[in-house]
Amino acid sequence: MTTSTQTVPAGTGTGEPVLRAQGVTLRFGGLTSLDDVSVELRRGEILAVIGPNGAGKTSLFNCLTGVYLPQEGGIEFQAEPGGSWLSLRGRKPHLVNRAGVSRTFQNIRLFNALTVLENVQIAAETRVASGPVGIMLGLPGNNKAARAARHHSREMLDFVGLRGKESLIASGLSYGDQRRLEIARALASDPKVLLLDEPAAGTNPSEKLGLAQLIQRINTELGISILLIEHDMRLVMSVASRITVLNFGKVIASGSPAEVQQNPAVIEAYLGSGAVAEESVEAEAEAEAEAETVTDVVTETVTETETVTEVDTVTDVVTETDVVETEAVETETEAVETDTVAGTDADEEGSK
Ligand SMILES: Nc1ncnc2c1ncn2[C@@H]1O[C@H](COP(=O)(O)OP(=O)(O)OP(=O)(O)O)[C@@H](O)[C@H]1O
Repeated sequence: MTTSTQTVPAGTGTGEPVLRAQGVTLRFGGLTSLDDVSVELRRGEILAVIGPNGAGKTSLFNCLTGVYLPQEGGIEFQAEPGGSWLSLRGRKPHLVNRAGVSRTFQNIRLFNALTVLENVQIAAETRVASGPVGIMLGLPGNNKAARAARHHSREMLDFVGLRGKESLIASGLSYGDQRRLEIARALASDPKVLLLDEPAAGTNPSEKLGLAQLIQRINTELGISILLIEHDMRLVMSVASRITVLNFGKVIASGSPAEVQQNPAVIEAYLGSGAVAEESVEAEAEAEAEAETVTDVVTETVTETETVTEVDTVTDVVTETDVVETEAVETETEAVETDTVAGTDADEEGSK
């Protein structure tokens, strides 16, 4: 496997940054979605970004991957240790991906009518200079590239546990397998950094466990640094080496899982969020009795949200083509009109 070199110790990182956002501020009209946010992902680590609903987590991912252009702040990526730093701010999403930063989405985005293998192959073909179109047109030298992309796609499908399901239609997969397929597709472009946006949303407990193991293997066996948004605190605590907490667009805490769990500002942010208030009295009493840490409280409150997410996600199909085109246009628009963010994807994210 081309990407199987373990370059760093499991999950802990080297201490050197690989991706950093500094002073990022993102506004939508009068709403400040991110307020002077600085986050640093260290090479080889798993960093979780948590926070109540609407805290700005997905907005941060969208800034890091070129979907949104923040009004202020810098975003930089260093592909190789000691190499030059590349500014990702204002870079189009597909160029961010080509630079080595890949992502999955909160709402699964697959080519539902294509096979499992084809879904990954399209992403793998972006590594070829002439891209999927060059391969489709049969341009010189592309047959070999197409074979290599197919081989690499199979490797990634094996890696995520989808061996034997290559020729199934993507929409026929179980929900947990669709999440795995999304991850395989994100891995197909050989990223240095992987951003996972709620990979366990809508999955059942055993699928969650499997996903936690997969995230750890991506980190340790492929040597990929991971930024993880996840509401399931058990999963977060089991895989993350550090956690950054957002609330109302601001970083309110950053540290080890143990430090963050005991941080009064974090406890306040979660206890003060609507999620807890919306729980039934019985569930709340149970949570109080059983939950000694913010972890448990959050895990309890997220269950309902995930059920809703699952329904939304299964019915809300967005093709990759739509995504790439919309995002590219959106970035261009934003580059000119820095105060206005509009477009299908923005609307979709905003209307969650
Ligand atoms: N395109 C947009 N237009 C307007 N407002 C937006 C847009 N995208 C995000 N927002 C707003 O920015 C804030 C942060 O949203 P974001 O989706 O980043 O939060 P989040 O922490 O990811 O929430 P969740 O956990 O529910 O996914 C919210 O108030 C949201 O409504």
